This record gives sequence, structure tokens and C-alpha cells, in this order.
Amino acid sequence: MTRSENIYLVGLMGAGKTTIGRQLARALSVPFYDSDKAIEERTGVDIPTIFEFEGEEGFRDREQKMIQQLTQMKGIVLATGGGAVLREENRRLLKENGFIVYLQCSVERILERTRRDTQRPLLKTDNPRERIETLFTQREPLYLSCADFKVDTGVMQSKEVVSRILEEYKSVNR
Ligand SMILES: Nc1ncnc2c1ncn2[C@@H]1O[C@H](COP(=O)(O)OP(=O)(O)OP(=O)(O)O)[C@@H](O)[C@H]1O
Ligand SMILES: O=C(O)C1=C[C@@H](O)[C@@H](O)[C@H](O)C1
Ligand SMILES: [Mg+2]
Repeated sequence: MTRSENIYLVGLMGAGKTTIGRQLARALSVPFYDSDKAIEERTGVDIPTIFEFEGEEGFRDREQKMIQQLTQMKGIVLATGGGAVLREENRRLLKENGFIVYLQCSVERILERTRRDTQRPLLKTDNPRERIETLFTQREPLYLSCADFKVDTGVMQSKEVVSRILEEYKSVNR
């Protein structure tokens, strides 16, 4: 198996993992998975409900189990949850099984994109800017530590982001 058989997208909430991932999978004619959506389908409830009843750690346990399963699949595009890289085991599994793309995005842009959001429990706060800044500072080193490639989604249309990723993926996969 080649290291780049799968494409895994990592990055903060609102960076565009789901949006870009779906388009990327379509361009490659491979299945698209989203770990957040897979957890919701498995449990039958939405992510805010899991956070409410089981807390963030409970959600992270479910997320780790899902990442374990999804990284056994071959030939897929996977959008991971924004916090999936927090666990070392997830970073290892992603690194070992796919080509990791970090969708980088400025705090300002993320704030704009998530402003009307109700589905992201970590943004249910009086000061979303401060929260996003904190998450950015904590997580950026983790995203960078596992990424094979990074692309800024704050400055380009999603179509352009997709072609940049495809270009890079094909060049390493040649
Ligand atoms: N250039 C772009 N690339 C990606 N998404 C964009 C872009 N411009 C605007 N968006 C918008 O940003 C919003 C957030 O994107 P998306 O839901 O894909 O993020 P995400 O990384 O999957 O977030 P989460 O981790 O919370 O699931 C969407 O409404 C999307 O349409
Ligand atoms: O950044 C995060 O920690 C999260 C991002 C979302 O994708 C979901 O996985 C959940 O809302 C937590
Ligand atoms: Mg998403």
C-alpha cells in the first residue's frame, strides 16, 4: 500500500474540511467520509448532544474509535473533526495511512464562516474570537506536525484549493 492511498484533511472548525473533502472525493471518484458525520450516524444523535451528555472527553473517545475504523479503509477522502489531531494515537493512525492535508485558515476567516453556527459546541461561548484564537494557538503545531501538505483556504475559492491539493497529491503519488 502506498502512503498516499487515502487523503485525510485536518484543520480548525470552519477551515473547509467537509466542503473541500466532498469536492476532492468527487474529482477523484472515490468515497468521501467525514468523521463527525460518521459519529452522528453511528450514535443516532448530533455532536452537540454527545458533548452535552458525555462531555468533550466522551466525544474524543468516540472520535478515536471512529478514526481507528476509518483509517482501515483504502482509497477514500476523509474529513476529520477539528480536534481529531489532539490525540497522539489519531495523529499516528492518520500519518501511517494517508496523505495528510492541513487546511490552514486565519482566525478572522474562521470567525466569519462560523458566525451563524449552532452545531459546534466549542464555539458556544460569549467570546468566540478568543476561543478560536486559543484553539488556533494550541492546535496549529499539531496540524503542522502531521501534515504532508498545507494549503490556505482563507484566500482561495474552494475549487482552487481542490486543484492545488490534487496537483500535490498526484506529484507525490507518481
Ligand atoms: N475557500 C473555501 N474553502 C472552504 N470552505 C469555504 C471556502 N469559502 C467559504 N467556505 C465556507 O466555510 C464554511 C465552513 O466549511 P466546512 O463546514 O467545510 O468546515 P469544516 O472544516 O468541515 O468545519 P468542522 O470542523 O466544524 O466540521 C462552509 O459554509 C463553506 O461553504
Ligand atoms: O474543533 C473541534 O474540537 C471540533 C470540531 C468539529 O469538527 C467536531 O468534531 C466537534 O464540534 C469538535
Ligand atoms: Mg466538517
